[in-house]
Amino acid sequence: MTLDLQAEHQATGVDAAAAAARRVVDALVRSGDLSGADMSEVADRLNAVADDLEAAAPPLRDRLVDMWRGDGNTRHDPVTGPENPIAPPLEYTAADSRTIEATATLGLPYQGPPSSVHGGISALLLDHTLGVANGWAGKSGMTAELTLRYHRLTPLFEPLTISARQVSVDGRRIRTVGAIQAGGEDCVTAEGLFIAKYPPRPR
Ligand SMILES: CC(C)(COP(=O)(O)OP(=O)(O)OC[C@H]1O[C@@H](n2cnc3c(N)ncnc32)[C@H](O)[C@@H]1OP(=O)(O)O)[C@@H](O)C(=O)NCCC(=O)NCCSC(=O)Cc1ccccc1
Repeated sequence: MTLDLQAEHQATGVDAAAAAARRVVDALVRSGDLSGADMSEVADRLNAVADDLEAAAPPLRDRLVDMWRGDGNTRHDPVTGPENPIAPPLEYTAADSRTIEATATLGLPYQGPPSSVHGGISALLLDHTLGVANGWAGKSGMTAELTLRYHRLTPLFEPLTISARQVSVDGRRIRTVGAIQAGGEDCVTAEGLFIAKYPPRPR
Protein backbone atom coordinates (compact mmCIF):
# COMPACT_ATOMS: atom_id res chain seq x y z
CA MET A 1 0.00 0.00 0.00
CA THR A 2 1.31 3.46 -0.85
CA LEU A 3 0.75 6.03 1.85
CA ASP A 4 -1.35 8.98 0.73
CA LEU A 5 0.92 11.85 1.84
CA GLN A 6 -1.78 14.50 1.94
CA ALA A 7 -5.01 14.34 3.84
CA GLU A 8 -7.98 14.79 1.54
CA HIS A 9 -9.08 18.43 1.63
CA GLN A 10 -12.61 19.74 1.63
CA ALA A 11 -13.07 23.29 0.37
CA THR A 12 -16.02 23.54 2.73
CA GLY A 13 -17.25 22.05 6.00
CA VAL A 14 -14.91 21.64 8.95
CA ASP A 15 -11.81 22.44 6.85
CA ALA A 16 -13.21 25.86 5.99
CA ALA A 17 -14.16 26.45 9.64
CA ALA A 18 -10.68 25.36 10.80
CA ALA A 19 -9.09 27.74 8.28
CA ALA A 20 -11.25 30.55 9.65
CA ALA A 21 -10.21 29.62 13.22
CA ARG A 22 -6.54 29.79 12.12
CA ARG A 23 -7.20 33.32 10.84
CA VAL A 24 -8.83 34.24 14.15
CA VAL A 25 -5.86 32.95 16.18
CA ASP A 26 -3.41 34.77 13.93
CA ALA A 27 -5.42 38.00 14.12
CA LEU A 28 -5.71 37.79 17.93
CA VAL A 29 -1.97 37.30 18.40
CA ARG A 30 -1.36 40.08 15.89
CA SER A 31 -3.74 42.41 17.79
CA GLY A 32 -2.63 42.05 21.39
CA ASP A 33 -3.63 45.06 23.45
CA LEU A 34 -2.76 47.46 20.62
CA SER A 35 -5.92 46.69 18.66
CA GLY A 36 -8.81 49.12 18.28
CA ALA A 37 -11.24 46.17 18.34
CA ASP A 38 -13.62 45.78 21.29
CA MET A 39 -12.09 42.64 22.76
CA SER A 40 -14.89 41.94 25.23
CA GLU A 41 -17.31 41.92 22.28
CA VAL A 42 -14.87 39.70 20.35
CA ALA A 43 -14.77 37.31 23.34
CA ASP A 44 -18.60 37.20 23.46
CA ARG A 45 -18.82 36.40 19.73
CA LEU A 46 -16.16 33.70 19.93
CA ASN A 47 -17.79 32.17 23.02
CA ALA A 48 -21.11 32.12 21.14
CA VAL A 49 -19.45 30.16 18.33
CA ALA A 50 -17.94 27.74 20.87
CA ASP A 51 -21.35 27.33 22.55
CA ASP A 52 -22.93 26.37 19.18
CA LEU A 53 -20.15 23.90 18.35
CA GLU A 54 -20.25 22.25 21.78
CA ALA A 55 -24.05 21.92 21.66
CA ALA A 56 -23.89 20.17 18.26
CA ALA A 57 -20.78 18.04 18.91
CA PRO A 58 -21.09 14.23 18.66
CA PRO A 59 -20.30 11.97 21.62
CA LEU A 60 -16.49 11.88 22.14
CA ARG A 61 -16.29 8.14 21.41
CA ASP A 62 -18.07 8.59 18.04
CA ARG A 63 -15.72 11.38 17.10
CA LEU A 64 -12.64 9.33 18.11
CA VAL A 65 -13.78 6.44 15.92
CA ASP A 66 -14.54 8.83 13.07
CA MET A 67 -11.19 10.64 13.24
CA TRP A 68 -9.28 7.33 13.04
CA ARG A 69 -11.36 5.78 10.24
CA GLY A 70 -9.40 4.02 7.52
CA ASP A 71 -5.69 3.27 7.65
CA GLY A 72 -4.17 6.25 5.86
CA ASN A 73 -3.18 9.74 6.98
CA THR A 74 -5.38 11.42 9.53
CA ARG A 75 -7.21 14.70 8.99
CA HIS A 76 -7.08 15.88 12.60
CA ASP A 77 -3.42 15.86 13.66
CA PRO A 78 -1.73 19.06 14.86
CA VAL A 79 0.77 19.23 11.96
CA THR A 80 -0.98 18.27 8.70
CA GLY A 81 -4.61 18.06 9.79
CA PRO A 82 -6.78 20.32 7.62
CA GLU A 83 -9.54 20.09 10.22
CA ASN A 84 -7.25 21.05 13.13
CA PRO A 85 -6.83 24.82 13.55
CA ILE A 86 -3.50 24.45 15.36
CA ALA A 87 -1.96 22.64 12.33
CA PRO A 88 -0.15 25.08 9.96
CA PRO A 89 -1.09 22.68 8.05
CA LEU A 90 1.84 21.02 6.28
CA GLU A 91 1.28 19.27 2.92
CA TYR A 92 3.94 16.67 2.12
CA THR A 93 5.29 15.65 -1.24
CA ALA A 94 7.65 12.76 -1.89
CA ALA A 95 11.23 13.65 -2.84
CA ASP A 96 12.10 9.95 -3.26
CA SER A 97 10.96 6.57 -1.90
CA ARG A 98 12.28 7.34 1.62
CA THR A 99 12.12 11.13 1.76
CA ILE A 100 9.26 13.59 2.12
CA GLU A 101 9.12 17.36 2.38
CA ALA A 102 6.73 20.23 2.87
CA THR A 103 6.93 23.99 2.62
CA ALA A 104 5.29 26.27 5.17
CA THR A 105 5.46 29.88 6.27
CA LEU A 106 4.70 30.32 9.97
CA GLY A 107 3.27 33.44 11.57
CA LEU A 108 3.02 35.01 15.02
CA PRO A 109 1.10 32.18 16.78
CA TYR A 110 4.24 30.02 16.43
CA GLN A 111 6.70 32.62 17.75
CA GLY A 112 9.37 31.79 20.34
CA PRO A 113 12.43 34.08 20.14
CA PRO A 114 11.78 37.43 18.43
CA SER A 115 10.46 36.93 14.87
CA SER A 116 11.50 33.26 15.13
CA VAL A 117 9.79 29.90 15.44
CA HIS A 118 9.37 28.48 18.97
CA GLY A 119 11.73 25.55 19.54
CA GLY A 120 8.88 23.32 20.68
CA ILE A 121 6.97 24.03 17.48
CA SER A 122 10.05 22.98 15.48
CA ALA A 123 10.18 19.77 17.53
CA LEU A 124 6.49 19.13 16.83
CA LEU A 125 6.91 19.64 13.08
CA LEU A 126 9.99 17.43 12.94
CA ASP A 127 8.60 14.62 15.12
CA HIS A 128 5.56 14.38 12.93
CA THR A 129 7.45 14.71 9.65
CA LEU A 130 9.88 11.96 10.67
CA GLY A 131 6.89 9.80 11.60
CA VAL A 132 5.20 10.34 8.25
CA ALA A 133 8.48 9.69 6.40
CA ASN A 134 8.57 6.29 8.10
CA GLY A 135 5.07 5.54 6.87
CA TRP A 136 6.05 6.64 3.37
CA ALA A 137 9.18 4.43 3.44
CA GLY A 138 7.05 1.44 4.45
CA LYS A 139 7.83 0.81 8.14
CA SER A 140 6.54 3.15 10.82
CA GLY A 141 6.65 3.28 14.60
CA MET A 142 6.39 5.37 17.74
CA THR A 143 8.97 7.98 18.66
CA ALA A 144 11.30 6.53 21.33
CA GLU A 145 14.02 9.19 21.06
CA LEU A 146 14.15 12.51 19.23
CA THR A 147 17.42 14.46 19.21
CA LEU A 148 17.31 18.01 17.91
CA ARG A 149 20.05 20.45 17.09
CA TYR A 150 19.07 24.10 16.76
CA HIS A 151 21.72 25.56 14.45
CA ARG A 152 20.28 29.01 13.90
CA LEU A 153 17.04 30.85 14.51
CA THR A 154 14.15 29.59 12.38
CA PRO A 155 12.49 32.65 10.86
CA LEU A 156 8.80 33.46 10.91
CA PHE A 157 7.23 34.94 7.77
CA GLU A 158 9.65 33.13 5.39
CA PRO A 159 9.12 29.88 3.51
CA LEU A 160 10.54 26.92 5.44
CA THR A 161 11.26 23.48 4.03
CA ILE A 162 10.55 20.67 6.49
CA SER A 163 11.91 17.32 5.34
CA ALA A 164 12.60 13.83 6.65
CA ARG A 165 14.18 10.62 5.42
CA GLN A 166 14.17 7.10 6.82
CA VAL A 167 17.79 5.93 7.00
CA SER A 168 17.60 2.39 8.45
CA VAL A 169 15.39 -0.37 9.77
CA ASP A 170 16.89 -2.92 12.16
CA GLY A 171 14.21 -5.25 13.53
CA ARG A 172 11.79 -2.96 15.41
CA ARG A 173 14.30 -0.06 15.48
CA ILE A 174 13.79 2.59 12.83
CA ARG A 175 16.22 5.49 12.38
CA THR A 176 15.04 8.64 10.68
CA VAL A 177 16.55 12.08 10.12
CA GLY A 178 15.07 15.42 9.20
CA ALA A 179 15.60 19.14 8.96
CA ILE A 180 13.93 22.52 8.87
CA GLN A 181 15.63 24.78 6.37
CA ALA A 182 15.23 28.44 5.48
CA GLY A 183 16.84 29.80 2.33
CA GLY A 184 18.61 26.47 1.83
CA GLU A 185 20.32 26.64 5.29
CA ASP A 186 19.69 24.20 8.14
CA CYS A 187 17.91 25.85 11.05
CA VAL A 188 17.04 22.67 12.98
CA THR A 189 18.15 19.10 12.33
CA ALA A 190 16.66 15.99 13.92
CA GLU A 191 17.61 12.38 14.50
CA GLY A 192 14.91 10.02 15.65
CA LEU A 193 14.70 6.47 16.92
CA PHE A 194 11.29 4.95 16.33
CA ILE A 195 10.13 1.57 17.59
CA ALA A 196 7.72 -0.38 15.42
CA LYS A 197 4.56 -0.48 17.52
CA TYR A 198 1.02 0.23 16.43
CA PRO A 199 -1.53 1.28 19.03
CA PRO A 200 -4.93 0.14 17.78
CA ARG A 201 -7.15 2.76 16.16
CA PRO A 202 -10.52 3.12 17.94
CA ARG A 203 -13.19 1.20 16.02
C1 LIG B 1 7.00 2.10 21.69
C2 LIG B 1 8.00 2.34 22.84
C3 LIG B 1 8.94 3.48 22.44
C4 LIG B 1 8.82 1.10 23.05
O1 LIG B 1 8.06 0.22 23.83
P1 LIG B 1 7.96 -1.33 23.67
O2 LIG B 1 7.17 -1.75 22.48
O3 LIG B 1 7.49 -1.84 24.95
O4 LIG B 1 9.43 -1.67 23.35
P2 LIG B 1 10.34 -2.68 24.10
O5 LIG B 1 10.60 -2.24 25.51
O6 LIG B 1 9.81 -4.06 23.86
O7 LIG B 1 11.64 -2.43 23.26
C5 LIG B 1 11.74 -2.78 21.88
C6 LIG B 1 13.14 -2.46 21.45
O8 LIG B 1 13.30 -1.05 21.37
C7 LIG B 1 14.35 -0.62 22.24
N1 LIG B 1 13.97 0.65 22.82
C8 LIG B 1 12.77 0.97 23.31
N2 LIG B 1 12.79 2.27 23.72
C9 LIG B 1 14.05 2.70 23.49
C10 LIG B 1 14.69 3.94 23.71
N3 LIG B 1 14.05 4.99 24.24
N4 LIG B 1 15.96 4.07 23.34
C11 LIG B 1 16.63 3.04 22.80
N5 LIG B 1 16.07 1.83 22.57
C12 LIG B 1 14.80 1.68 22.93
C13 LIG B 1 14.45 -1.70 23.29
O9 LIG B 1 15.75 -1.74 23.86
C14 LIG B 1 14.15 -2.93 22.46
O10 LIG B 1 15.30 -3.34 21.73
P3 LIG B 1 15.59 -4.89 21.46
O11 LIG B 1 14.44 -5.40 20.62
O12 LIG B 1 15.65 -5.54 22.80
O13 LIG B 1 16.90 -4.88 20.72
C15 LIG B 1 7.23 2.66 24.14
O14 LIG B 1 8.16 3.01 25.15
C16 LIG B 1 6.22 3.76 23.98
O15 LIG B 1 5.10 3.53 23.53
N6 LIG B 1 6.62 5.02 24.33
C17 LIG B 1 5.78 6.17 24.06
C18 LIG B 1 5.98 6.61 22.59
C19 LIG B 1 5.32 7.92 22.34
O16 LIG B 1 4.36 8.32 22.97
N7 LIG B 1 5.82 8.63 21.32
C20 LIG B 1 5.23 9.87 20.89
C21 LIG B 1 4.01 9.61 20.00
S1 LIG B 1 4.50 8.94 18.42
C22 LIG B 1 4.64 10.35 17.47
O17 LIG B 1 4.18 11.42 17.84
C23 LIG B 1 5.39 10.24 16.19
C24 LIG B 1 4.54 9.95 15.04
C25 LIG B 1 4.03 10.98 14.25
C26 LIG B 1 3.30 10.69 13.14
C27 LIG B 1 3.01 9.38 12.80
C28 LIG B 1 3.52 8.35 13.57
C29 LIG B 1 4.29 8.63 14.70
